[in-house]
Amino acid sequence: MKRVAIVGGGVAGVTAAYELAQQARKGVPLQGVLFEASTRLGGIIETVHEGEFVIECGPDAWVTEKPWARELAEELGLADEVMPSNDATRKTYVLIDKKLQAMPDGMRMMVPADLDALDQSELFSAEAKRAYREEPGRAEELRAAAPEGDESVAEFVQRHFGDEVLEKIGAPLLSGVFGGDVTKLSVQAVMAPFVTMEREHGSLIDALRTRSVAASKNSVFTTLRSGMGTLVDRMIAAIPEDWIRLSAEVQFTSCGEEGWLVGTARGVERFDALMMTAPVDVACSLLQPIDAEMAPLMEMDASSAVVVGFGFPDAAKFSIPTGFGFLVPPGSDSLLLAATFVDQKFEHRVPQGGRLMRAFFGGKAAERLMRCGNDETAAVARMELARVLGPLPEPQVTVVRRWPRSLPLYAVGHLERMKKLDSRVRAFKGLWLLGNGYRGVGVPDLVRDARAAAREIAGE
Ligand SMILES: Cc1c2[nH]c(c1CCC(=O)O)Cc1[nH]c(c(CCC(=O)O)c1C)Cc1[nH]c(c(CCC(=O)O)c1C)Cc1[nH]c(c(C)c1CCC(=O)O)C2
Repeated sequence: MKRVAIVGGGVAGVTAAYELAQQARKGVPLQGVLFEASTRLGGIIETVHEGEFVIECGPDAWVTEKPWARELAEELGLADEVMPSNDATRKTYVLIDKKLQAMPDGMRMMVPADLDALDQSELFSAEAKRAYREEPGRAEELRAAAPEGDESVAEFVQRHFGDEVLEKIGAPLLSGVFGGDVTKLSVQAVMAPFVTMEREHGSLIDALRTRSVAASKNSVFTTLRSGMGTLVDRMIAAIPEDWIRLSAEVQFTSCGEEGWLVGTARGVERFDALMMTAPVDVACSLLQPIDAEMAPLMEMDASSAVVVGFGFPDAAKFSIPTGFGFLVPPGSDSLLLAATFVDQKFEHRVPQGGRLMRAFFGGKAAERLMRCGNDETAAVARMELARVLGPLPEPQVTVVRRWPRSLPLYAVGHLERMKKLDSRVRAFKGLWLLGNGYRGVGVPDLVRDARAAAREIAGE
């Protein structure tokens, strides 16, 4: 019987335990033990149901283009629950000069697939529009200028489209997906397809034009009708109960002749494999004594998020623009990072006639709010939303969540560092590093890697 320790009960850890349990059910002689420091599983996936309000405390969806979360949902019998975002009303706004300005239609991140739609846009000055129009003509120059190695997202976007595009949509889009500073984020790690386009075509706009035939009609986001929490709940239901240890903080791990040792306050256990899925900081300190060279490769910045959900019973009492929500560029006088108009993004999230909004704080604002109570945090969120949207009525439901250092920042050189980390990890038999610090930040990436690792362990 092969014994596998899974350290960390977030999305990656639960998925790994689920996949091992599936393999055991198929007859592979496996036993997993899932160690979770807190009192609940799921990590930052958490859905709160209050009356008919479905309030996501963490991710509200996955990116449709990545198939792995959907495949898992279907396998878990949730095919009927899989639900697209309402892309007929999809619009994302950016807060510029205290006003919400719509991002033009047909954008792939900061690259327009349709230059004519750009002309209608009030978001950009004539100068920025000119920079866009001129980019295809600079293809040769841009291809020649493409660096061999990695660079920051800021350098990359600036080279193609200039400062205004970087500031108005580059920076806010990246902070709405990767939570970080565009001058530090690695373009190779977070915008890989665009790096390839630059190498092949020079011009990103030209590259998109040749691909646009294949552009999918699918919605951008996919979720589950009853919330993302259902994905975790279904997996947990398929994991043997005696595999799960809650309130079981792992205090040390070590590796010796006879395998892996994992120590908690309740004692030390021996395992044949160790799936380390804890947050990067925790993983780093647990692995430091095992391999001093691994730890420095795992040192990375991470951003914290504070999420506040507000449910209102009567949407008619105030109006908001049509769309999914808005992003706030760095340097704005708003404390917000972003906000989602949940009832417009998804069906079935509110009682009839209700409205649901989520406010996000990141960076310094999140660090400060991390130390405030729920009431104060909610008051700040409501005030900041009101500064953008106009006066808001008293919410019927308020949910506050803090996710400290929840989103690791893939800095310039990330892929190179991960290659080195990978070769260190491979030097240890039965060790796996999983989670959002390494090979992707989205739920689908975590699901893909955790399942692949569990299958490999089972197949060995
Ligand atoms: C602030 C923030 C959000 N979401 C996120 C943050 C970062 C802060 C943090 O968690 O610490 C994180 C995020 N957002 C997204 C992912 C998944 C990325 C992936 O799977 O590759 C992740 C990890 C998808 C997304 N998130 C967003 C995009 C861009 C969508 C577009 O092109 O319009 C993507 C791919 C934009 C976004 N993102 C957010 C809002 C309110 C919006 C705009 C409106 C909305 O849709 O709700 C919230």
